[in-house]
Amino acid sequence: MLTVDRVTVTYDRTPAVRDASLEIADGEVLALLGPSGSGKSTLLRAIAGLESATGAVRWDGDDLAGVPVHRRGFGLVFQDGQLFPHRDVAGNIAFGPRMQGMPAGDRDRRVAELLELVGLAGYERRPVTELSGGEAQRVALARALAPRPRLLLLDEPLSGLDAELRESLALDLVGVLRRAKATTLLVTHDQEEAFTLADRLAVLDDGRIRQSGDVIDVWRAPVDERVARFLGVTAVLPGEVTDGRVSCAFGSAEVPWARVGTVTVGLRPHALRVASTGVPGEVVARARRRDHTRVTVDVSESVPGMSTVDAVATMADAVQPGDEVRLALDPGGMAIVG
Ligand SMILES: Nc1ncnc2c1ncn2[C@@H]1O[C@H](COP(=O)(O)OP(=O)(O)OP(=O)(O)O)[C@@H](O)[C@H]1O
Repeated sequence: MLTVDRVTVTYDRTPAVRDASLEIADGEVLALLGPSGSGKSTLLRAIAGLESATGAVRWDGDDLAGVPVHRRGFGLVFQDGQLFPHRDVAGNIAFGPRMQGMPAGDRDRRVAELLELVGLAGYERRPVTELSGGEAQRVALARALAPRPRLLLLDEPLSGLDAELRESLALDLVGVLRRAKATTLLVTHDQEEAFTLADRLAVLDDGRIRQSGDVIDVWRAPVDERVARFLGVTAVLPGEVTDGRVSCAFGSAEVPWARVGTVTVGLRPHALRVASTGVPGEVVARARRRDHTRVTVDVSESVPGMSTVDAVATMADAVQPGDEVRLALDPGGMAIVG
């Protein structure tokens, strides 16, 4: 188990990470999520031993303060893979096992096993300079896993890839991490990626961990409006929770997990859907997405105190700016904030 205990990293007297504490249990994937510049990479580097920090990083209770990077038993993957350009795929993956003194025959078997795991069976002799971006990241992952690290540190491993490839590789990566039972810290600024890959989330903002917990708990109950907005919430409004249901100006929904009383309801765009019944409003803008249409709807006439909200329509709805629509509440996109 990894324990990060009140870690602070300071550059030129400015703290980039402040008093960060977190734990990752064996076999668990924790996503460290936060906006650009929030300190994610700095914290990952401190855990790896690449940055000096105050506080403690422990593995199974042992303080790693005096342990250099290559003796921590951690595997690292960065955004751009950083493969050795002069070695072929097998040479890259076999590097760690060779450093550990693994005999050649076992190394070959390990390389083949890992290529199978990342979906690149038979790629041993390919020069890494001839790989696509997605293939290179798979090889980087196989190389990091080859020495059987006790912790895998992934820093934005998919962000150099185009959107479609990122999505499909994220799904593959879930399978790879589960099959390898890899204890993993994943740094990302992409909430979708965090939700696809992680068991738990830690949200970092301005160097501080604002919230951590099971993915679903953080998703539906962000601690404050700032975290909520970072997790996709684009509108907030008052609500009332009684008997496991929340009521707000857009309707009511079951929230058996929410605390009873007056609450702040957070709405992500897909919490409001264009439907045949619901709160009326006028479409003021529309943008087509891959599998739906995102609309901005003026609801000021029907919801006192609100101007516009984001909502989604299906492609088949064919809504235009100027259209009158009705918006129905979809609890899947809702959060109870605070
Ligand atoms: N080597 C360094 N020297 C000085 N300041 C640094 C150094 N590395 C990072 N910083 C600063 O520390 C803060 C946190 O940076 P960090 O790279 O950890 O953020 P991040 O959340 O990973 O951002 P991104 O998603 O953009 O990579 C930033 O303000 C950054 O400018």
